[in-house]
Amino acid sequence: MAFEADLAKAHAARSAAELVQSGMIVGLGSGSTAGLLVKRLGERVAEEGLEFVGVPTSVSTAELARELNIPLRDVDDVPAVDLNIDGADEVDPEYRMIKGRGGALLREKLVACVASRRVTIVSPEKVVPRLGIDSPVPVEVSRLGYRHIEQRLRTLGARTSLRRGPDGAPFVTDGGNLIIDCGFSPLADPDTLEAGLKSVVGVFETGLFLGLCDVLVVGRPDGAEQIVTQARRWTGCT
Ligand SMILES: O=C[C@H](O)[C@H](O)[C@H](O)COP(=O)(O)O
Repeated sequence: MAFEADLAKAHAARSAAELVQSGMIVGLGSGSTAGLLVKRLGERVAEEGLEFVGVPTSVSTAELARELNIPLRDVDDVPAVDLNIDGADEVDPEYRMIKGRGGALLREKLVACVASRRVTIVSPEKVVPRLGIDSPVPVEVSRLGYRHIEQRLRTLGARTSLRRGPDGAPFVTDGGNLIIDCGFSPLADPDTLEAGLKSVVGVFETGLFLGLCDVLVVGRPDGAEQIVTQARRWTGCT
């Protein structure tokens, strides 16, 4: 099963990598599926002389891309991003997503928002009838005041859990912040929830990615399907 999911991720990554053309500025997502994408793009650089600039969404993605000789820029050093390719934890029938299991949500959302075209790459089990049944919504918060922020998130109906690393210490994001995972059962209205979470002082970003999927690439053990979503675009980015 794990082998099949890995193969599906690899097919999704490979299919999306073909969308990258020389001259583009490309947002490079984070996580295991995005890692496979970066590796495939590294192969294209080495084998075909593909020339593009990557905008990494995490320290780990930047390290991998550098090893593969992919030139990088920070998001503030590019005028815009032509194409953003990233993974997701869950995608619903309206192409709304939960992201951030790896803790990279803030930078991922920033880069997705400045991209002209956003591509999501997933294995099939990530496509769910409804968001939040299996995955909590990660919320990136200030270290200062995080206990009070957590209380406020509970008043919004969240079952909260401060994310910790393998050593038991609080997990710290690339941006130096904390993550509070927020379980909702059910997650009834993602748009209203997003507005509620963002209204809490000290919340920097949430893992709800709404209107940020223009193309969904679903990998399978034997190939991949690209779906042009025509999803409503998120007004916060346009
Ligand atoms: O912070 C992590 C990102 O949002 C990832 O893109 C997401 O968690 C999916 O990761 P993976 O491809 O490893 O399942």
